[in-house]
Amino acid sequence: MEPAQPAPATSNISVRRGEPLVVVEHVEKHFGDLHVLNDINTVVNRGEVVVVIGPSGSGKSTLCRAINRLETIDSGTISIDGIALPSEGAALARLRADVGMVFQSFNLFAHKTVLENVTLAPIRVKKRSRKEADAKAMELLDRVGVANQAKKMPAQLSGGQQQRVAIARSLAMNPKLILLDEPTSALDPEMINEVLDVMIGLAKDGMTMIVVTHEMGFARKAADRVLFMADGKIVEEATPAEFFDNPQSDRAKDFLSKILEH
Ligand SMILES: Nc1ncnc2c1ncn2[C@@H]1O[C@H](COP(=O)(O)OP(=O)(O)OP(=O)(O)O)[C@@H](O)[C@H]1O
Repeated sequence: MEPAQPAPATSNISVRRGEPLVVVEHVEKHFGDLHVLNDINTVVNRGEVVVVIGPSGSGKSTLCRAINRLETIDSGTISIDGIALPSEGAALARLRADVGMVFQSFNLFAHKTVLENVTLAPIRVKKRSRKEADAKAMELLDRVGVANQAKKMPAQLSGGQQQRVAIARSLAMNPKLILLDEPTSALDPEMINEVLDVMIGLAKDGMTMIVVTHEMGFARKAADRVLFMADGKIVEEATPAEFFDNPQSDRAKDFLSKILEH
């Protein structure tokens, strides 16, 4: 267990895990007249699970995508492991290798087998031998519970299985961080839990994760911290217990009451 450390200046949360891994400072982003990210400041520490929640259109996905430069920012800085995000070239490729990404839609390569989906990037980018990449991929597929599907094509798998393959693929490059953007929202209800269980397992193993999700049960169970966004701002940043049991802002109270109605 890491000793408690003082909170970084940009966060009002005491640090329970390792040192800062992702530092977001004064980030601004517009789409035309729309102010999508408005002075975003936060720190994600190594080994932390940060869940980003908030109403539709509040900027959650844009923040997630900005962190691995799938989206550019207008101003401010984002650094990962002490290095300010590069915007192009080999430095960007290295960043992408350090940051795994799991999207809402599974995005597996349809004409590659499950195994090939997981080995493709390590072979191409990290120049791993096929034997080494296969062994690592089988270990990861086993970890997410789909090793017996390795030779199949993605279309032969259920949505939940495909999303677990996507998680294995995101881990194959030994990332420092994984970003999961609504990883269960395209799934049938009975498959949601199997993916959440894999994510809870990763959290227990100490994987640093930023998760955009509407799954409040996951946030309560697995998050070290909740970021509540509304209108492009981080309105609250709190532990799950603080946020769910004692939300401070009217926006958060309103959001939670609507969610709990369902
Ligand atoms: N490429 C784009 N061009 C123009 N507007 C965009 C673009 N991407 C997102 N937006 C707009 O920016 C706002 C924030 O979008 P974002 O996807 O970050 O929200 P979100 O909080 O993730 O929403 P949801 O929960 O519905 O996925 C929305 O109003 C959206 O329509």
